[in-house]
Amino acid sequence: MSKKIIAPSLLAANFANLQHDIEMVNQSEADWFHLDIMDGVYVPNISFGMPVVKAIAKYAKKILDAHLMIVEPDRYIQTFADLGVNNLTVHYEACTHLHRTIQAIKDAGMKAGVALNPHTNIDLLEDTISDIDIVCIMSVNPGFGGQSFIENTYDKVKDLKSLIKAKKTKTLIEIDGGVTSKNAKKLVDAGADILVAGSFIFKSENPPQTIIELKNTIS
Ligand SMILES: O=C(CO)[C@H](O)[C@H](O)COP(=O)(O)O
Repeated sequence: MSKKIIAPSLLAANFANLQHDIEMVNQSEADWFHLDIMDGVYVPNISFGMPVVKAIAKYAKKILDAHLMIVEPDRYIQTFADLGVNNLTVHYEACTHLHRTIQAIKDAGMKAGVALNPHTNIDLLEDTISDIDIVCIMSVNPGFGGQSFIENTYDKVKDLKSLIKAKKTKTLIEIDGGVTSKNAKKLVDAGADILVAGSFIFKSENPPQTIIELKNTIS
């Protein structure tokens, strides 16, 4: 089985002492940092913008996996590349010319990700899957951390895995929203490669230990 990736979402971190939480993740068994960028237009919440991403990039020592929950993501691709982001995920529903956006992300030197809302069918990626490095399946409606996991996600992961196999691509499957040690194994068994977890990690008493617990659950 290929290595599975744990990506703590800093959305649930303590922003009053963000450097502490970044260092904690640096020293933990986590693989990536997941950054949820929300604009208050595409989703009904505003998270953080460029100055915070810049500060995170200064201290973070792992892959920066940025998830743009914003309209017109093309406008900011180069900015995120310049800030040191490694993976840039845009929403399928926010892109008018998805193929062009994917190419622009790759041209800027980043891995290209596409996120799908719970109502968006996997089949819509049939013509672009070969170009996509990461598909992020939203297992909650985007906009807020701490929501309940949508059970239909398992079927979507299986459908996506079938499409990836049929097209013979190396696309990774990422799950974002409501991930805990209760659903992690079932997600990985369905085909997930990357698990994003915010509340489950940062709201726990011992986040580094919770990350280990999550890893043990899926290994
Ligand atoms: O960004 C999100 C929704 O838009 C995610 O829910 C967030 O990244 C993960 O948080 P949690 O694990 O608390 O659901």
